[in-house]
Amino acid sequence: MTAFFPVPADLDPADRAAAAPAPGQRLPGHGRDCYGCGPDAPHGLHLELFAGDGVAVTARMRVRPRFEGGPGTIHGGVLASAFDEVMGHVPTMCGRFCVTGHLQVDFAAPVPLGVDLYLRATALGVQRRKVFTEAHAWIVEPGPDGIAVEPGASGIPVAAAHGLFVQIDPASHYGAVAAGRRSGAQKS
Ligand SMILES: CCCCCCCCCCCCCCCC(=O)SCCNC(=O)CCNC(=O)[C@H](O)C(C)(C)COP(=O)(O)OP(=O)(O)OC[C@H]1O[C@@H](n2cnc3c(N)ncnc32)[C@H](O)[C@@H]1OP(=O)(O)O
Repeated sequence: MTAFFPVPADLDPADRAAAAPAPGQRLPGHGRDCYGCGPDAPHGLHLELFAGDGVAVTARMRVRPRFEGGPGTIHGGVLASAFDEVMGHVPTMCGRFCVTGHLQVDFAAPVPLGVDLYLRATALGVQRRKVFTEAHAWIVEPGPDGIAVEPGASGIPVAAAHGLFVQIDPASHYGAVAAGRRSGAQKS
């Protein structure tokens, strides 16, 4: 899979925050109505997110019929949203809250409806407020006993992504959005 994503040569390492959840621990998500991770979003992805080792984050996702793009296959934008969500949680493992500045996806193979996807995202490094991330997605294959096994990093990924996430102060960032709405500056 070829990717064209400029990564600065002088990145600082992304350090795991002392308070980061232990590897394997389910992450709570950040909003019940979030399109990516919210359990109450009726049309959402319903991603299940877990802390990985280091600053990694993993996720499971069922490719539901409503995610169709081409006949019988996932819509590319849906997969991009899943990558956005799982990579967006990586900065939290470093104790930072970020929004997406840049998102890039490479699609390597069609993903049929009905399968489960396993995603893994990690940080390439940080530079000032910027967190550079990469992620891969694999189809979860049934094991010999019929129980699904997570492919980890061993199988061939069906897609890969890179992201640039920019650290923000949630109160001022979302406060400014809300203030704009109240003044009528951002109607529909
Ligand atoms: C409520 C609390 C809950 C907490 C619970 C925690 C759980 C948390 C999980 C979240 C998981 C969410 C997963 C979905 C995440 C979304 O989908 S977020 C939604 C989509 N993104 C947005 O809406 C962001 C919209 N954009 C913006 O608000 C602003 O452009 C930004 C990104 C904040 C940057 O603006 P700014 O703060 O003025 O910063 P700026 O000085 O322009 O840029 C800072 C640096 O980033 C660089 N940069 C900025 N944009 C770019 C770009 N596109 N390309 C390259 N470089 C860029 C700049 O060059 C600069 O670099 P340096 O000068 O340091 O070298």
